[in-house]
Amino acid sequence: MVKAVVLGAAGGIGQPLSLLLKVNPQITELGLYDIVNTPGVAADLSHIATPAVVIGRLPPDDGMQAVLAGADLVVIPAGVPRKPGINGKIVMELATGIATVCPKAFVLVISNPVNSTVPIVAEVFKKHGVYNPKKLFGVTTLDVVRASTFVAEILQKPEEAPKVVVPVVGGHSGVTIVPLLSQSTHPLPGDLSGDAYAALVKRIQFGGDEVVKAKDGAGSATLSMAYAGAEFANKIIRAVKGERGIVAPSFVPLDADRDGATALGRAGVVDLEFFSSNVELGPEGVVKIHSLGRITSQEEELVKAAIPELRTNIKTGVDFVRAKYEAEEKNPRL
Ligand SMILES: NC(=O)C1=CN([C@@H]2O[C@H](COP(=O)(O)OP(=O)(O)OC[C@H]3O[C@@H](n4cnc5c(N)ncnc54)[C@H](O)[C@@H]3O)[C@@H](O)[C@H]2O)C=CC1
Ligand SMILES: O=C([O-])CC(=O)C(=O)O
Repeated sequence: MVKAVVLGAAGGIGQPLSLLLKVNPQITELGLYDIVNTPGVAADLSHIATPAVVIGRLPPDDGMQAVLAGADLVVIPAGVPRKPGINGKIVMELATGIATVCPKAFVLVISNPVNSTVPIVAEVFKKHGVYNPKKLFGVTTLDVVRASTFVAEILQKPEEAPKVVVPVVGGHSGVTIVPLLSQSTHPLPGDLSGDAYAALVKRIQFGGDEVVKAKDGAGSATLSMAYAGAEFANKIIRAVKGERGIVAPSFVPLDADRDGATALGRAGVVDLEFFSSNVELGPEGVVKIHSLGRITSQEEELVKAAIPELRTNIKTGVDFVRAKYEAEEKNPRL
């Protein structure tokens, strides 16, 4: 029995993600919450002949609480694309709901900026005394999916795309996205250096911009993100069901695995509370955070360039929540 919940289920990502979760045969209950349209989305999906029983609720009458009750896994794609300030408030509100109703659930954060929204969720959970760093994940899978696709494209082997695995570490925005192309399961041609290498790294780091530009005012990546989110959720579910050795990159709190954090520190990842690296998953969440392995000097430079921005992004998230709580303490009516 697995209950999955999508918060922001009526949106551009929320709807296709909910569809993919509905067709996942492991999921037996699917809860959909949004401030608009969830009853319709739920009614529509409920006609699909797969095991998951679907409910959809709106804010009045404790809609979020009803949806979250008994959740094993909560995915959060709520928010507005490319409006970080607004999303902080939304994510804080949703994290408060999770902390109150289903504090033991796995939480998968998609809402941007992931480098700040994951720390926001952590701070809310700490405030409620329910923080478990092993079950909190920032979803960076789209970067991994893009890296697989673009490498297969360069190799002129699109049919190999699903099998190409490239670890992508760091965070989920611009220069904080660090593809470790030297560890690709499908080596790149020897002549991919200089400008061609830089262009590939840049394409992975700024893949989101490519979609925003092509959509020409109609938002950012939704369908590829829904695919990526469903893939990552499925990995979590497989691990919960007891499958061993599942490893995937995710932006996680480094206190989920102190030894892993120490090893990352030796690899130059210092003074960060969160980082995306290959994470081994188990029934209780993070089993091990892998370090970076052997990387090239070019990749070392990319990691170095990512760290200051990550540090700033993480601090922005933490400060946002702390300032809100401080203001509330001073004026409880807020
Ligand atoms: N992690 C990643 O790789 C990616 C993250 N994103 C991010 O995902 C988020 C969602 O993107 P889209 O689906 O394209 O946006 P969208 O605007 O199409 O959908 C967002 C949904 O959130 C809902 N929402 C707003 N406030 C809410 C609240 N308080 N409670 C519940 N639901 C609420 C809206 O009603 C809407 O249905 C954005 O922050 C975007 O930047 C997008 C692509 C990739
Ligand atoms: O770029 C954006 O705004 C959405 C996003 O995170 C991505 O596509 O990777």
